[in-house]
Amino acid sequence: MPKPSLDLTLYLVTNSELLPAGRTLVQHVEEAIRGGVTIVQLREKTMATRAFISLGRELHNVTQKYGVPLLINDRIDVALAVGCEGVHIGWEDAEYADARRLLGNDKIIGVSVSNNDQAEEAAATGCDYIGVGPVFATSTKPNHNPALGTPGLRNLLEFISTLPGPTGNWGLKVPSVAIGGINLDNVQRVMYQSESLGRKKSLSGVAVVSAIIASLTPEDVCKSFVKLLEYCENPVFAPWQLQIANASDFNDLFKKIATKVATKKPIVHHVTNNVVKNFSANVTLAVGASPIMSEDLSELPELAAFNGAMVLNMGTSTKAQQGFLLAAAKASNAAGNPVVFDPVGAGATSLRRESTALIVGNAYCDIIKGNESEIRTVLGDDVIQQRGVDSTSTTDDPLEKARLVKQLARRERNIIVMTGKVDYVSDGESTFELSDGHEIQGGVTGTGCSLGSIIAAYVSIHRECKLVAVLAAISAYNAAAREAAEGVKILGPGAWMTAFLDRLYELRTADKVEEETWVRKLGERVKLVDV
Ligand SMILES: Cc1ncc(COP(=O)(O)OP(=O)(O)O)c(N)n1
Ligand SMILES: Cc1nc(C(=O)O)sc1CCOP(=O)(O)O
Repeated sequence: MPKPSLDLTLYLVTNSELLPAGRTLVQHVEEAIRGGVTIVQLREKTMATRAFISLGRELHNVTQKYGVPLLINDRIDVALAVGCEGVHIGWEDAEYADARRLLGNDKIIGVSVSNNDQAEEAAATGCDYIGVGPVFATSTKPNHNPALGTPGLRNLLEFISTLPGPTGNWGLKVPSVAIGGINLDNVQRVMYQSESLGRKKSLSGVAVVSAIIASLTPEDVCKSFVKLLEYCENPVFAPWQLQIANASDFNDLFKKIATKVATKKPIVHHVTNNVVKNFSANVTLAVGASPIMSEDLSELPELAAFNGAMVLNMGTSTKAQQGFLLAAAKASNAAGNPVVFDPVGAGATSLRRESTALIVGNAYCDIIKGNESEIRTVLGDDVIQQRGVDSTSTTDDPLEKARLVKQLARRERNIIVMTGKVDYVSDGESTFELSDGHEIQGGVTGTGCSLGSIIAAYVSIHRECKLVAVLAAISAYNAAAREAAEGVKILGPGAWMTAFLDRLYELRTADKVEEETWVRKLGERVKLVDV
């Protein structure tokens, strides 16, 4: 019999002690499989051998019905008795060579990896897959190894990718699943932030215990996991070159996104500062999206269920709001909605530095948008002491600015937008310079913040390449700003503001955009920077 095919996308690891009262493990696992679980591991640390085998057989009847492989944790004897598809072993269990000899070549054997040493030993075995973790601390496994965090996970995966193993490229190819503390609101962060640049090595999926086993609705939870994991297949690094096949497509694609926003009317939930609420709502409406402002914890899940996007702007937030900002980001993460984080004044005070670190360290921000000081602060540049919310620019060197955004995007595995006279945008691989706005924008409060609104609207309807959506949003915004400035008789901020909203409104209508040329070709207003 050939080895069963291995799909690690959503790997359910059991622990019947965590089941809600009145539910059986077999019933629970069956519902989880209906929700999209692709592989099951029976992990019962305290069950007597006879009961373990009996439960394994019962569970195997169910997993076989759905064509999903069943593995047994630690116990080769139980796997042999059940006749299931394989085992998962750690470093206190049977040695890989013994497990392979006893089980034969047709069975799946997975091995745990928590650090580089274990990775090297796992590589020497040439095992079928590896479980890498714990990503986060978890009470499901007492005395677990130190949590890796997403940067540690990424480093470990990068190291694994270099290990030749028995096949010469084992490390690059071996399917890898992350485990430990993974739930709906952090799964996308785990997937995105663990990915090596250029997608050289990505996770094959996630292994989950408590978020599924302790749930009252395992089928729904698994469906949500599957949806979020599908979003991750549109990687941060989706090649924009594929979307913009030639120069003339560039403009067409941007226009298509603008008209799609107006057709789909995505909800943009703003948690934003008091100064710009009104202007941001008007900008959002002008581009055809639907703004909502809410700062109540109880509304977060319902608003996230609209599948729009979130603008998280730290402008006038307080210490008391810190928890809410994080909860808002996490609610969006759990629904797979893009988050645009604007760390306004991040370098101005310790409260803002703390809030920034809290959000960036504990949630996934698809886009971080800020001026140079803010971007430097997110990067961890202690030298920056921002005065108010204005940028204390420390460099006039465009290449240095481009390098900054690229560096942060590479670290966060997201899109970074650095605003200024010239805007810089990077996904960590490609970096762009956009110099097509108008200087009067700097004289109207809220123009920086409401750029976040249009970015959120565009990204929410063009998730297949967030970088292109961001470039399109900035180009539309700047086109409207420029044309409004050119069109008004007396160029003052008041007249410009009205004309600007009108231009944004016009740009969203199909017949109007047909006449416009925002960016004729790459290199004209949107330039690729070689850094
Ligand atoms: C998919 C997956 N990865 C890692 C583990 C941990 O296994 P192990 O190191 O054997 O620890 P215990 O599970 O036995 O506590 C796993 N079970 N599954
Ligand atoms: C079984 C297991 N192994 C881990 C490892 O790091 O090897 S962490 C873990 C428990 C994962 O449970 P939860 O999804 O409830 O956090």
